[in-house]
Amino acid sequence: MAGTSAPSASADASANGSHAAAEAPVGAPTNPMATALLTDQYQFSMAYAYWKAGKHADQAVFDLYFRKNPFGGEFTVFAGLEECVKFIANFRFTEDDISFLQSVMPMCEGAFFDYLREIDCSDVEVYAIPEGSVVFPKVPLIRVEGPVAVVQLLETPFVNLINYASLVTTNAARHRHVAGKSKVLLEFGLRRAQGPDGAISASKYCFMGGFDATSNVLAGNLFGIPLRGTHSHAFVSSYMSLDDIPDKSLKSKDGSRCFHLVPSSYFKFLVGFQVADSLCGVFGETNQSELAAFASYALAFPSNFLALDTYDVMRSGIPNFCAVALALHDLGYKASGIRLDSGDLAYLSIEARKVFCAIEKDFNVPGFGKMIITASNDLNEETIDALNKQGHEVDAFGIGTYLVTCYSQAALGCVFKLVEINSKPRIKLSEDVAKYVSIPCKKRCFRLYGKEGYPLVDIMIRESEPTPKAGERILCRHPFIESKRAYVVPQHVEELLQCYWPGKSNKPRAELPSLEKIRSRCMQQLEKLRPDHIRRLNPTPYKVSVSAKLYDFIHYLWLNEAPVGELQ
Ligand SMILES: Nc1ncnc2c1ncn2[C@@H]1O[C@H](COP(=O)(O)OP(=O)(O)OP(=O)(O)O)[C@@H](O)[C@H]1O
Ligand SMILES: O=P(O)(O)OC[C@H]1O[C@H](OP(=O)(O)OP(=O)(O)O)[C@H](O)[C@@H]1O
Ligand SMILES: O=C(O)c1cccnc1
Ligand SMILES: [Mg+2]
Repeated sequence: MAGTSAPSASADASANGSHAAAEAPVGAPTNPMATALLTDQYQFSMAYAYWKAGKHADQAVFDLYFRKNPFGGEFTVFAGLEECVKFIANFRFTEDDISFLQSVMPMCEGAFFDYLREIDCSDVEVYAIPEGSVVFPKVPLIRVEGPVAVVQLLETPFVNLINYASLVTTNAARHRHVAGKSKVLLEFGLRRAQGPDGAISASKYCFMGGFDATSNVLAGNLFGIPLRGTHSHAFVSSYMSLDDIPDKSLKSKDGSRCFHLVPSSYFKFLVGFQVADSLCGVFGETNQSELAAFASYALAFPSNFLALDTYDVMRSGIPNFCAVALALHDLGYKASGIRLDSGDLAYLSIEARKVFCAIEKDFNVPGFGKMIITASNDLNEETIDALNKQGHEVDAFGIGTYLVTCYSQAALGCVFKLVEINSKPRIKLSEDVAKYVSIPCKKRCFRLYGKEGYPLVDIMIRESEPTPKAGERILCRHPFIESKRAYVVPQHVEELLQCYWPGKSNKPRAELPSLEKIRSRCMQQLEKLRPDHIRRLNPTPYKVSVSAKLYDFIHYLWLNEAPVGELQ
């Protein structure tokens, strides 16, 4: 390592073998706090001990994986890879970092800090499953190879960058699944997320998981995510009456006329609702301050008018909205819709739709019945599922707290385990076999597809084994349970781990796709999955297996490492 210069954000390609020069440079992590000091102290303690023992350059292989799918489901979406690659592309210690480390580790010899000054990730290789892929427990999402002291320092930031990203992407994908493809999903979580980084990550990864847009303006700027929003109750309640709007003039959409939208422009419609055939008796008096707020919003956004119910949805919000929408219609504008933010969203959306359809008919306004109904208010997978079961007329869901805080599961529980050192496979044992025994060896991982095009099973094999081939029968074994095994003749075989950081090897670096492309990958992968793996109630577990050779080796190593007890 000594003598290699640390890669910088823009010039990292030079540290990256001959292919890298032709490849796009990797930028900096989104969060400037993602630096080499963003790790647990024990990583430095271990690095020092490795260094003292002269072991720091031993070649280690670590796997990053998780043990259990989140949210009671049977799938996970892998996210956060791009940030990991950016992290290692920029990994090095500044003089300030070194001074700080010296101050908190005064017991360490000075030469250790000279060693830290020199290190970067030019000797590290990173293999990973493409971001946005559907993934399963135990299969390595990322394999990191390199000098043990350096790779150990990467453990904490890598797990940090993958854990929440994958959790919230999966949460978003689950919300998309329950809402259905045709609904618009808006992420409204900024105010409730775990700080600025939680919010920015949530916006990015909810989009990746299938949301259509965010209310988070910075996320729109950073990632190009479409921005969407309505208005708040405060906006509505800040108006007292139509007198609050000094200039009520509005040009018709074609620019030919200019109108003053005075109270009578609205009242004629409000009175009209009372006598209209299909609305007879539905509406009485409405809240005038709400009417003023809606009118003001319409004057500001005549082509994008929408209204938030604030006082009483059916008695006030809907008639006020319709009166303003019809006044706009007289001037050639088409209103957008309403947001329901309280009460029974199934009932209210159905009632609102009835009114819109009745107005379309009675007032002869084509398209009025298709007004967009957005719903919000503490929504989550369960409430959307309940709304679906009851029947509703909601077109778009605005979801905040439950989505971005991953309310029903706090963490994914990713781990980073040593599987090989100096070409010697290593295993971590545990009392709880299926959960905690790690799968040793540097492995290759494949997804085997069946006749119907669905993935059947993921299989891990030893590096030295032949690649599984389409049409060739292969024995897939449960890693720990002897009796669970099956022959598979795959129709198609997909290698999962690709090289994202080749270190000093000459391997080409896999591209880091755009957020849009990753999002498409995620949606396509979920569509390709057998529906029983993604259903909400009692989903079928997807099979994760090892080859017969790897099975034998795991069990040989297990017996070798587990001490034999003595009973007395
Ligand atoms: N039809 C429905 N089925 C199941 N859950 C619903 C339905 N409609 C709304 N919900 C959910 O029920 C909860 C209602 O919240 P809450 O009891 O606070 O009422 P609210 O309408 O917000 O009242 P308020 O406006 O007085 O604060 C929300 O989480 C909302 O998403
Ligand atoms: O999924 P959610 O967390 O509900 O996110 C969206 C909510 O955030 C806003 O209101 P806020 O909660 O700030 O105030 P309110 O509930 O008093 O309207 C908005 O009106 C939604 O209700
Ligand atoms: O634009 C909205 O309607 C919005 C944004 C954030 C939170 N709640 C609602
Ligand atoms: Mg709320």
